[in-house]
Amino acid sequence: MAKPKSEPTTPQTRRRSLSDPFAAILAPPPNESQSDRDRRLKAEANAKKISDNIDELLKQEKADKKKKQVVKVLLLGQSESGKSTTLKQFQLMHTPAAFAAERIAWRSVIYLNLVRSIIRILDAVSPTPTPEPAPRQSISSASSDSPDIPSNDFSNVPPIPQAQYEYFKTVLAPLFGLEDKLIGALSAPDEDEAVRLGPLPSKSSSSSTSSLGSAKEKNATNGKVGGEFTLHTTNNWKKKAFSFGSFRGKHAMSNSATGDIPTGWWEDPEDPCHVLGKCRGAMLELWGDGDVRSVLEARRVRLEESSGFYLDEIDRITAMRYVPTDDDVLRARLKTIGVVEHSFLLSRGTSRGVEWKIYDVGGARNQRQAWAPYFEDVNAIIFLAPVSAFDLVLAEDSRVNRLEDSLLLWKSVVSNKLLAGVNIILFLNKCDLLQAKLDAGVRLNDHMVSYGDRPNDYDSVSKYFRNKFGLLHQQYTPNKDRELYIHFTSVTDTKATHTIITNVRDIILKGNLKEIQLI
Ligand SMILES: Nc1nc2c(ncn2[C@@H]2O[C@H](COP(=O)(O)OP(=O)(O)OP(=O)(O)O)[C@@H](O)[C@H]2O)c(=O)[nH]1
Ligand SMILES: [Mg+2]
Repeated sequence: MAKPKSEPTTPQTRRRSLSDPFAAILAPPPNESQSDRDRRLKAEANAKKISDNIDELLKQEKADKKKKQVVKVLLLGQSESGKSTTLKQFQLMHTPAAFAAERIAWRSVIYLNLVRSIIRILDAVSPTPTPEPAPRQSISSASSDSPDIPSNDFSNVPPIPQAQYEYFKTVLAPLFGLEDKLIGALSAPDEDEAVRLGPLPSKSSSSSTSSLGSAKEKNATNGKVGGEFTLHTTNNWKKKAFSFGSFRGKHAMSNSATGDIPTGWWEDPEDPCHVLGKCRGAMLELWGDGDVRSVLEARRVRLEESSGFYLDEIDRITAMRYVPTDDDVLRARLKTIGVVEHSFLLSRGTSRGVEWKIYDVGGARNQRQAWAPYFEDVNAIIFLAPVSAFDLVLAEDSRVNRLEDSLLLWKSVVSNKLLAGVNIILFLNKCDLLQAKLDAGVRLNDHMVSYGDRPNDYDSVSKYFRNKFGLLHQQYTPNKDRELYIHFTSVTDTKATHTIITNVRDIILKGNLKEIQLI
């Protein structure tokens, strides 16, 4: 600001101000009267006030923009609850071109799921099967002093005849080599365990009272039998998963702009489609074999219910030119390690739209310590509880019933003070499997004594679960005004899930974001 006339000036300051063109222009006229000076100072003060206001508004707008245009949704729930499948449904709905372009990359995962199912059958019907963990008889609480529960005792169930077993083992032997090859294709040598085997379902691993996992469980060992393939946070595996042998590195992905799917992989002798084609007949024979099915049933190995089940589609999937359908991709199983982010822009009428960020986390106990940092600025949580799992135990700790783990996890999420202002949407998931299980005569009461003698049908059981989860929320939420939204879901069902996602989107926008005037 220019100096008032009356202020004393040294020759030095005068010299400096005269050498500055701005100062020269802004300098008061040499003969300025007192009233002119007052008027000028008032005008300058007003101008400064206006300029400061504009600066403040710009700052506010920038901060608002940042806050307003991103909606963050966290998918939570135990391992195999359906989080990644829900994320795939969001992708299929909002970025269908990208989803279609990636379908071909899932071919290797689907092959691996199928090959592992065959290997699991061979193991289960063998004279020396790996015992399956027995379902826990009743749900109490997952405490460190839970008694060890025995594995299903296979010794009193005879295996299939030795000759038959040897025959299947011989004709299906190439699948063991293929399994290794597929793991190699999905793993990246330059990355640290991009895809690897998960922990063995352990009978002796430490049990934690915290459903959010313990540090000890972080160091779970990797193993092969019964282990699972895991997906790291990077998506690089998708680029590598398509091609083998001479095709390695070529045509890695479809062209998402044109929708063109790469072709010609069947000309590569290294491609897995050839081994699969050769073993197709034997795979069909194994899965269709009456003796095999009886032993599986007697040994309580229910593959139909397990993740990545493609045994009813062997013919289609082992065809040389097989390209996964959307439905195949939704059913493919790859365990998540770390946190995977997916973002998309949701347009709202003529406005620019809102950016959504969906975070998919690993749900196994040794993954849960990675969740907390995401609680800080999340707008909504979709919690998935697989209600069909009432008779199953955790892969990472066979002393803990899966439904019990879900209830404990739910309790710790709804009672979390950091999440008090966050919308929570509960997906009681895998309802299709729940219905099939109840129809097959599996009784909830055998695993959850508190169910008493209520009818063992889908309506009664689902209502019971809804009340159970609802009550825990009511009891433990630090925010009594929070409304809980509960959906019965089968997230592999695209049509139904897209309707639910639309509904959930509206809930999140209308409810949670009303405060920041998004709508
Ligand atoms: N039948 C049926 N299968 C489902 C449903 N939801 C998920 N699945 C399948 O269950 C398996 C596990 O689902 P994911 O989405 O990978 O589970 P997740 O919660 O991401 O598991 P982690 O990554 O280990 O935390 C996949 O093969 C899915 O296709 C469902 O509602 N019904
Ligand atoms: Mg996952």
